Amino acid sequence: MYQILGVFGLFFTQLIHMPNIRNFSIIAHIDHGKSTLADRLIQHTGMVGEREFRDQLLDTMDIERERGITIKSNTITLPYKAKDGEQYALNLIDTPGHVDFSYEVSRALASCEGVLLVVDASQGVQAQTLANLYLAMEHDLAIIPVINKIDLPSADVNMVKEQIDQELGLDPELAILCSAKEGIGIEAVLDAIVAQIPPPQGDRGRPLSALIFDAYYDPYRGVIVSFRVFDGVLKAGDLVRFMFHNAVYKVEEVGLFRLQRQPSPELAAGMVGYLIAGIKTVADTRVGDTITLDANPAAAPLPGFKEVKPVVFSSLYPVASDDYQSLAEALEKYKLNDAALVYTKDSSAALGQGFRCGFLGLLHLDIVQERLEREYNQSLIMTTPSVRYKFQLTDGSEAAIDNPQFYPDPVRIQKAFEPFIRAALIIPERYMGAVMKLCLERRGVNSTFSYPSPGRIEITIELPLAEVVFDFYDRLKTVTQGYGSFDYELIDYRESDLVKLDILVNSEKVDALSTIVFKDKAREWGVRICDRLKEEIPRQQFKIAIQGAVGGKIISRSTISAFRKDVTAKCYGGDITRKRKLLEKQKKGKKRMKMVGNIMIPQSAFVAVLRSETED
Ligand SMILES: Nc1nc2c(ncn2[C@@H]2O[C@H](COP(=O)(O)OP(=O)(O)OP(=O)(O)O)[C@@H](O)[C@H]2O)c(=O)[nH]1
Repeated sequence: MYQILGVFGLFFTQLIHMPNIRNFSIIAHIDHGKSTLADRLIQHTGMVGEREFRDQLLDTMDIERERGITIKSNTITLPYKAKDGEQYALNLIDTPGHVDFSYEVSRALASCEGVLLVVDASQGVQAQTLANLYLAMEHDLAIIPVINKIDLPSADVNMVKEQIDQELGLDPELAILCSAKEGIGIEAVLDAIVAQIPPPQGDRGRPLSALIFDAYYDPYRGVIVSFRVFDGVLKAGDLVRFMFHNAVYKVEEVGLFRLQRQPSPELAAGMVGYLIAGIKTVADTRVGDTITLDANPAAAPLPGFKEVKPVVFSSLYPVASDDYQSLAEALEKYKLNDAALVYTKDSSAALGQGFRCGFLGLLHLDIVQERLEREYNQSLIMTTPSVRYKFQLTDGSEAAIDNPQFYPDPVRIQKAFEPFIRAALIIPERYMGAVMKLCLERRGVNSTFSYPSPGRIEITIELPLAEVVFDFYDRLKTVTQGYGSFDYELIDYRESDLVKLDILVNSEKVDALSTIVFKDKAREWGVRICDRLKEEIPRQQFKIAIQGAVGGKIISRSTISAFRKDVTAKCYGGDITRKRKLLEKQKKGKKRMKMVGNIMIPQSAFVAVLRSETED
């Protein structure tokens, strides 16, 4: 059971026994400091010098750095010499905190034996702390509580210890006090990883079985697969088989994740790393699949991951119809790196050919759109998002509809059902009134309350999913001044009174803007959408009427008055370069618009209609 690693220095190759490997993840509520702690661990183990260091080392995507959030989990092997004088390989898998990305977390955890559960010393245990703890427990992992941000003046270590004891059921005395920002307690964290997280189990002598937990497409090298070896050994030159599709490839390179990929002679049981095998057929690689050796295959694949259940659906269309094929290829490559995205073909009268996609939430939808545009140069239109409804029809059949285009003829609907969730909200007691008001406005029912620790209240309440996915979290943050936290699970479908709300622009129905809504809220939604569209659609040379209609009856309207937009009017004096620049800018703006009938609708309008006013 030896693992040969070229990790510890450029020319230095050292044998690492499996007992000296630790696979761990950092989990926490959003913003409690996972990425900062990961940075410190990387720095402390001498992986980067002062000069190369930058914040959020593992957040490699531009979007992650700009937004300050982790979207993708990332892996790195840290060399660490522990107090016992032994050399260890610590494989860190960094994970995202937002509820929309919990699927990434659960996949990362399947490759670990333990976690650091980070809790902010001033905010204490939050809904996502609990949700992540449960995920770690489901995977039977060792859990090390870490109280971070102890440098903050508002830090209350005793309060957090009490919460760790009462709300998490963990031993508060084992909690490590730390400030990732100031570099306090980092050594203690590393020692605890070595002492408390068990080494991986597995057998180097058995047939190879390795679990794919991530992948991405590199235009030069093909698919780069991230995996954890459970049994056996994998070397460059081996013929491997991806068990799901029975696809066989010759391995060109295996290696470890350091700040860059580092080739290694082999990867054996217990280790985490990557392989490159000139894979150009993207569909052969599936996250959750098992890799084995073609010559000596494992008897059965590893259990893999739970199916993802998308909760929000929206269609993606290329702005220019000829880009459909390019979008199809981009989606296939993109999906490699985001297993939570699901999609099928779709078409719309207004927008042409495209794809119907399922997302884990609105943030996920946002990120997919932005990554497709940035990383794959796509120019996209996204339709109004919707949840999935169910209908019992008069002929006895059932229909599950997530695309308002396919809303059944109302005379054929016997019963309609909408998805419900059970939400857990943790808030300071003083916001109770405001939060309950919000929940009741959103048709919340069956609330129960508990008091996990002094001054805090946990509300469990059932709500229609459609009332929650769009802007509930933002509203909760607003009414609790940032102190409220929230987590949810889908529970069931319940009978409801639904209607289809159509939007007409200059009397022409725009199918991509239709939504399915709760009947009693149809007018409110109609007014809201008409108002939002009025803000989003630029004035044109003629008057534009926007109307909301249910079953042919107009329930709301707004009008955009005519306007002749001559952007060069300001350029008196005849500065031709300036004039050209302005026209160029206007052209760029148009690229993000879609002609619907004779109206230009900007890309942002389709999604904007459901966002809360507070976001603007
Ligand atoms: N004062 C103080 N601030 C900290 C500490 N650790 C992290 N922060 C700050 O807290 C904020 C969030 O930190 P991140 O490391 O990005 O949090 P995260 O948990 O990785 O966030 P997500 O990846 O988006 O879930 C940043 O502004 C950090 O600078 C700490 O020990 N002390």
